[in-house]
Amino acid sequence: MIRLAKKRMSTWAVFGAVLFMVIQVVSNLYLPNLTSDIVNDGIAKGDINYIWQAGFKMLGFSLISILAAVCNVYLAARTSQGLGQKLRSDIYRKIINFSHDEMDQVGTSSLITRTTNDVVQIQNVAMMFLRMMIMAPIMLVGASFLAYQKDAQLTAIFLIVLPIMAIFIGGVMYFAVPLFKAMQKKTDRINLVFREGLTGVRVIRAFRRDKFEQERFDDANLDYTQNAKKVYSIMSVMFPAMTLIMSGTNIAITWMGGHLIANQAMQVGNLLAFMTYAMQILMSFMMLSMVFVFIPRAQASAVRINEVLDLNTPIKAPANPTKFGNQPASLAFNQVNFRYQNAEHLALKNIDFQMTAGQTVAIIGGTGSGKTTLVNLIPRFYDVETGEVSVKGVNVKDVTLHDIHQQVSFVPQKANLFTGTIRENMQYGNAKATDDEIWHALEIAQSKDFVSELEGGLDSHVEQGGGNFSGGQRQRLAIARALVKKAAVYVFDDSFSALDFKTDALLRKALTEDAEIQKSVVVIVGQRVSTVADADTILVLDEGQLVGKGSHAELKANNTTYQEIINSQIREGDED
Ligand SMILES: Nc1ncnc2c1ncn2[C@@H]1O[C@H](COP(=O)(O)OP(=O)(O)OP(=O)(O)O)[C@@H](O)[C@H]1O
Repeated sequence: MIRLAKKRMSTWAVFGAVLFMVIQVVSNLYLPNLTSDIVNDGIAKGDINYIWQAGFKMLGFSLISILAAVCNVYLAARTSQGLGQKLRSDIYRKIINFSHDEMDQVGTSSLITRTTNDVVQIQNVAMMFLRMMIMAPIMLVGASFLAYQKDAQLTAIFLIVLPIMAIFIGGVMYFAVPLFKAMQKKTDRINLVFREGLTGVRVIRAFRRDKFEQERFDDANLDYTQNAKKVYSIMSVMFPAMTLIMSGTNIAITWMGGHLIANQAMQVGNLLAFMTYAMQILMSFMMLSMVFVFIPRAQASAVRINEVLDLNTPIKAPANPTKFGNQPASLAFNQVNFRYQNAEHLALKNIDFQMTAGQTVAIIGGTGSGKTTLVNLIPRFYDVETGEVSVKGVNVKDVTLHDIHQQVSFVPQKANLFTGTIRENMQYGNAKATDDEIWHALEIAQSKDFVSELEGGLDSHVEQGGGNFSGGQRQRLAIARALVKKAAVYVFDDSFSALDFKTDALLRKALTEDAEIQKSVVVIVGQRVSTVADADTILVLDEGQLVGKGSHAELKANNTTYQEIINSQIREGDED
């Protein structure tokens, strides 16, 4: 936790918070002393002037204490909220640069919990630290010393009270701390089930799994609630028990103090001051124990946040990156082998092909044959195990991630649009794109008609994830967005699957006819033979292996896997 806070908390603000807290505590410690003086030297001797003087002094110190408390709370709140803000921003920056491997490793839901709930735990403890953790030790030491000064005999009471308190607090911590720690994992689980339920709501309804999903959520919710109930039940014993201990201590002090006063061994004012110091000692002890209950929970959160911040992405830019020059577009896979993290088998084996500007390469194969895996290697979403992927003749490992992403325009399987306008979405990869360029891309992507029919045109609103467009329209907008970004390699990962045959054909025709796109390499992943048939080279994948490479006519004539795909689609009436 210290590591997290170190660089993200302003030293000056922390110093200020500590200083004001010291002023507040010292003022609070001085007040009982003044009460004692008023009683001993003012009331007992009937000295009204002294009472006034001491009274004003008390007022002054009370004001100082209040002012110092306000300043301390202000600085503590500012610093702890600032810490939260910086942590959220650092985690987000880290996550945004994660490779797909790290994303898979931690999981989206857990990343959200870590950025929100875990950060709040750290923030709360930082606030607690700047208030209670500074106040409690100073008050404990100061009040003990002053109480001892007022009456050494009476301090013996603490020899009995403090061990009782320590045993009690220790017991509470023993049971509560593990439960507090477990709460973060249980929050993760709720978020995971909730997120899956929300994103998959249509599937859930279509399969009439509402009840099952509701039960799954209820289980996660109940598990969290039971844990929370347990921990707060334990904590609920704390306050009454502490009040009991404090009241008992007060009775014991009054009883013993009464005897001392009767024997003229103690002054009344000193007893009053002693009682206040006793309460301050017990309060600070309680505060410290509260801090020790909350620290382990925050520590668990800190570990989870550090896990994210320390994740070392294996996909790193080289120390001396090469720059892409003006060389013509090309794409080459040279004896590429690839394996997912911790996977037993290779997902891609010995993939080898070369494409030059103006050429289209299509990849076809059964589900799970490795098509998406292959195209994910082009923008370096994952690194190859052996072999080499190169764009424009440069190994993708030899350039910065920014540069390779600049050269590759990618349309993923699932079209993802962002909240905003169509224009904002289109300019996502090319902020300077003009309206003409956008309309041109929309025309190629067969989206011009439906966008121009919208009342707002390019300014029409896009809802979260593109929810106000049909699946096919979303796909086409995602394709247009990729085209607006000028690139050396365009990758369409099964992006035409949501389009009808006619639109699919028109779109591919427009792609091949566009002079700009003809300067690039186009990679099309497809399930339908009709989608891939026009490509210059078709790669046939089977269980990660390249089992066929050639034109439609060549493969149709002599590739068994390709023939099987054609036959299966003829049976479904799918081939053109
Ligand atoms: N993130 C991942 N971690 C581990 N294994 C994965 C991961 N993604 C895919 N795989 C595995 O790699 C293999 C190839 O998957 P890939 O998604 O590339 O297939 P695909 O040909 O694109 O399939 P589809 O046509 O169904 O999209 C599959 O066996 C799959 O289980």
